[in-house]
Amino acid sequence: MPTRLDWRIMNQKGGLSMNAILIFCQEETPEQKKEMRDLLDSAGIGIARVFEQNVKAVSRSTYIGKGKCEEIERFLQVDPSANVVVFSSDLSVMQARELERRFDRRVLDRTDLILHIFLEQAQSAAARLQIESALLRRQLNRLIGTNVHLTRQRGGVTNRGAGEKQLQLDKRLIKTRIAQIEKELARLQKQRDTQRASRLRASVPLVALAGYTNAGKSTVMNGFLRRFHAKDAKQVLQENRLFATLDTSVRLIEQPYGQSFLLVDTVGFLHDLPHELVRAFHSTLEDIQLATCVLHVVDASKPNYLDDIEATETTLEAIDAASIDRLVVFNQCDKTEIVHPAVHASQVYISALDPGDIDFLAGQVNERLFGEWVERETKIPYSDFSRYDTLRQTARILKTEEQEDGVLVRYQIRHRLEKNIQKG
Ligand SMILES: Nc1nc2c(ncn2[C@@H]2O[C@H](COP(=O)(O)OP(=O)(O)OP(=O)(O)O)[C@@H](O)[C@H]2O)c(=O)[nH]1
Ligand SMILES: [Mg+2]
Repeated sequence: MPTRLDWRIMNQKGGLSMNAILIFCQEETPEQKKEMRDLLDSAGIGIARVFEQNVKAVSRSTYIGKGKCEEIERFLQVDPSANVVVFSSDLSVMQARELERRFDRRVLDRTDLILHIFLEQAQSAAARLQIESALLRRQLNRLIGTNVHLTRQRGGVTNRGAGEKQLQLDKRLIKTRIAQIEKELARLQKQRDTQRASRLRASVPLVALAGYTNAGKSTVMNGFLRRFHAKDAKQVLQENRLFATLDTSVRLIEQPYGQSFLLVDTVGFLHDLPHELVRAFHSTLEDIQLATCVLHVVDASKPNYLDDIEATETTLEAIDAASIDRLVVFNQCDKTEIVHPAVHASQVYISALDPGDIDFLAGQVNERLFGEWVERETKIPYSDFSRYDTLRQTARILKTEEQEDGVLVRYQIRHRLEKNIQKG
C-alpha cells in the first residue's frame, strides 16, 4: 500500500532500474558468493562493482570500517549509476542507518534482499501481507532515532523541524498500517484453518515438498501432476531462479488402488534465514506442519548440498516439523554420477525430469503412507455390490471365483487401506 513510506524498497516498483555495489564482508565461500549473486539476479538488481573485505572486527557503526567506507564513497562519486549498496551480511539498525547516511543510497542487507524478492513475487494475500508487515517493522526500527537526513533524500526539505514532523507522521502511519495488516492476517488465518479442517476431514493424507531453494520441488510436483493427474491439472512454476515459488500450491495426486494423497509445494529455504523471515514465510509453511510425510528435496548436483540439507533441517525444526516422517529425495542425479532411481533406507535418488524416476518415488511415498502390499482373500455375497466396488477401487484384484453364495476374491492391498474395505 503506502509506497511513499517505504522509500527504501517500494519506490523501485515505479520501474527504476537498480544497479548495486555488492559488498562481501566475511570471506564467503564461492557457493555463498554465487548465492548472493543469484539473489540479486532474482531481485532484478544488476551489479556495478563488487567489493571484498574480510571484516575481522565488526564496526558498530558501519560494519566494514572507515577506510572501506571511504573507498566506496570515492567509487560512488566516480560512478554514480550505482543506486543501491548491498551487503552480504546482515546489518544492525544502527549500521544500516549510518551507511545510508554516508553513501546517500539505499543500503540493503541479505534479509532486505530476500524480503524484496518476496514482495515482488508473492501472489497470495497472506504471503504479501506478511512480507509487507516484516518490511514495515524493519523500516520502523530504522526510523526510530533517525533525523533529518531522510527528508533530504525525500526531496530536498532542509528545514529540520519539518523533517522531524514528517518522521513522526511516517512512524504513526507505519504503525497504523501494521495494525491493519495484523487484523487482516488474523482473518485470513481463520479462513485457512477452516479449509484445512475440511481437508483433514476428507482423510486424504498430506505430503509436503520442502527443501532448499532451487532444489527442484516444483519440478517434482509437476512430475507427479503429469504422471497421475488429469491433463488439465494446473502445473506449478518451475524455474532456475532462487525463490521461484513463494506461495504454496496443493494438488490432489490421484493414484490407483486408493493411494491418493494431497501434495503441497512450498517456498524454498535458505541458510541463516533470519527469524523475521521465518515468520513471513509462516503462512506458506503451515502446511508442512500438518503433513503425514515430508519429502525433503535436495539438489544432489551442488557441491555443498550437505550445507543445504542442514539449513533445511534447521528450518524444519524452527517450524516444529522436525518429527514428521521424512523421505530425503536426492534430486538432479542426472547431473551427477549417482545411479538413479535408487533407494537406501529413507533416501531416494532420482531425476525429477525422468517420468520413470517419478514413478519410483511415488512407490516409495505410497509405502510410507499406506504401508506394504498384503495379499488377502474374501468372499463377497452377490447382494453386496457396493463392497465389491470399493474393493475394486482400493485393491489389485488377482483372481475371482464365482461360487454359490458369492464371489471369492483374491487381492493385494496396501495394509493401511484395509480398514476401508472392512465389512460395514
Ligand atoms: N537437470 C535437472 N534439472 C532439474 C531437475 N529438477 C529440477 N531441475 C531444474 O532446476 C531448476 C529449479 O527447479 P524448481 O523445481 O523451480 O526448484 P524449486 O525447488 O521449486 O525452487 P524454489 O521454488 O525457488 O524454491 C529448474 O530450472 C528445473 O528445470 C532434475 O532432476 N534435473
Ligand atoms: Mg518452486
